[in-house]
Amino acid sequence: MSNQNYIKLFSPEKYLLNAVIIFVITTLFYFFGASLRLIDELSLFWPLNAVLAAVFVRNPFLNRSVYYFVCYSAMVVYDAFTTHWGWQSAIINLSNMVFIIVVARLLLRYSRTQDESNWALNAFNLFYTCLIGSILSSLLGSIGSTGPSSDYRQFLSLFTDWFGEQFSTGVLMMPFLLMATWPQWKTLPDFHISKIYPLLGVIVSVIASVAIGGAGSLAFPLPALIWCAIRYPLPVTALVTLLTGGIEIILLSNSIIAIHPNKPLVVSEMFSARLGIATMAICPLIVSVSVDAINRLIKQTSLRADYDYLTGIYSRSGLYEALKNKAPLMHQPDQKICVMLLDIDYFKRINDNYGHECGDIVLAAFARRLSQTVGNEGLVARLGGEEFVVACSTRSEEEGYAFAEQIRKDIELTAFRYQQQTLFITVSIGLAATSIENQTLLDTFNSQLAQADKYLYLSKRNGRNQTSMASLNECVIKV
Ligand SMILES: Nc1nc2c(ncn2[C@@H]2O[C@H](COP(=O)(O)OP(=O)(O)OP(=O)(O)O)[C@@H](O)[C@H]2O)c(=O)[nH]1
Repeated sequence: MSNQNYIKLFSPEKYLLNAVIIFVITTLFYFFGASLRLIDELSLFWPLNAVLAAVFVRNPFLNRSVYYFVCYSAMVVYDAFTTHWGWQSAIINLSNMVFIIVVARLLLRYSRTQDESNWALNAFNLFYTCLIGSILSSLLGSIGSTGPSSDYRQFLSLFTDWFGEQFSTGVLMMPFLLMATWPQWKTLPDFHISKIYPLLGVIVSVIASVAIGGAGSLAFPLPALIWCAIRYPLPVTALVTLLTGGIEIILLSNSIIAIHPNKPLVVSEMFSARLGIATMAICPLIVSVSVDAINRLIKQTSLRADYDYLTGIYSRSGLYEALKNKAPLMHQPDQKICVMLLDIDYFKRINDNYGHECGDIVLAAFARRLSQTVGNEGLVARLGGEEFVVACSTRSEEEGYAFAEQIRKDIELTAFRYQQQTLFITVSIGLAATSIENQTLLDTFNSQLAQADKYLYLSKRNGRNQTSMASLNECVIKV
């Protein structure tokens, strides 16, 4: 739960404030739920339990008996003031608590076994958690409402009604409540008309459900919702799914979506339709969670491929990508592409004398120093082992040579630290520079890299700690 955009109301140290906020939220949503009961169309929803379960999941430190008790007390106090207090009220509110605690505890237990990015997101898990929470809560609630001596049919009708309400509200609301973040206005992608097509698809399919009717019409929005899951971020998909499911339930209960033309729904059909809508709502979420996971994986994999793990600078493939992006900048007619191949001298001795860990630290520090020296003048990558490359554009070979020498001297004078030791290293450089003619930047880079390799060999052969390149008359410039 490290995401900084999450809405934070609670804090592990502020016990009293937490208790007050829980009391206020419970009272507000109890009032809200009771007010919905007065409007026929909205009486099918009881959002309190899903909201509180989400509060407890998002703030695991709140999962203590004392906060559960505050929550329960708020419900009972509300009842005492607005209706009447009695054992029925005590049991019905207890059934609300059963849903809240079971769902929160199960989701938290599951999230502990998952990596953080996946916490409570597994839509299947949410589905089964809401199912278990709704069954237990509805059982207790129905027994509490009818009493032990009531007739079986009355109990069953109350149970299905209660269960349908808890389950559909839970499955529709919980994903959004668990995922909601403050929008990051600054980082929102640019708007393009094509982005609203999936949403339009949902609206059109709900209209089609009303126009065509019949049992199948409940599933009409599914393809458009899955389209939303592919195009929109997870919280937006969760919100669109919640609104679509909620609207479908309202339209259905008012026979605006007519399963049987000219015949209102009987209770059992309403129960089945609500379950159907909740089941449908979970599908786009499964897709959305999968798309999210795939995108993370692609990002992670490309990060791994494009950056060298040890030094954090570009790998060879990262350098190629960066060169592709830089092509327009480097492709200037009066500029030359300059490629320097750098190889640390006698690096094996560092490993042999101070250990492999020291070798790693020196490689990372060397890469940092090299990147600092090159700055915005070029691109730096590790090709492997103790071999690095710098690609830059210069006006002439001489300018490239001067730059390579500046790097070489800077490394020679840099003190590298390992534990209490100070180490000095030198580097040999092979350099090649040419103007881009009829080749692509990547082809030019590759041909110059092969040239630079030859001159690196020359630098090594001639005693190391020097830069070699082809001068105009193909002789070796030696320092
Ligand atoms: N610590 C560490 N060592 C590495 C890494 N990659 C390669 N090496 C070591 O780098 C050393 C390279 O040795 P050589 O190729 O013989 O070259 P050198 O000792 O630098 O000598 P010259 O290049 O000829 O000056 C080997 O000992 C490799 O094990 C790495 O990631 N970490």
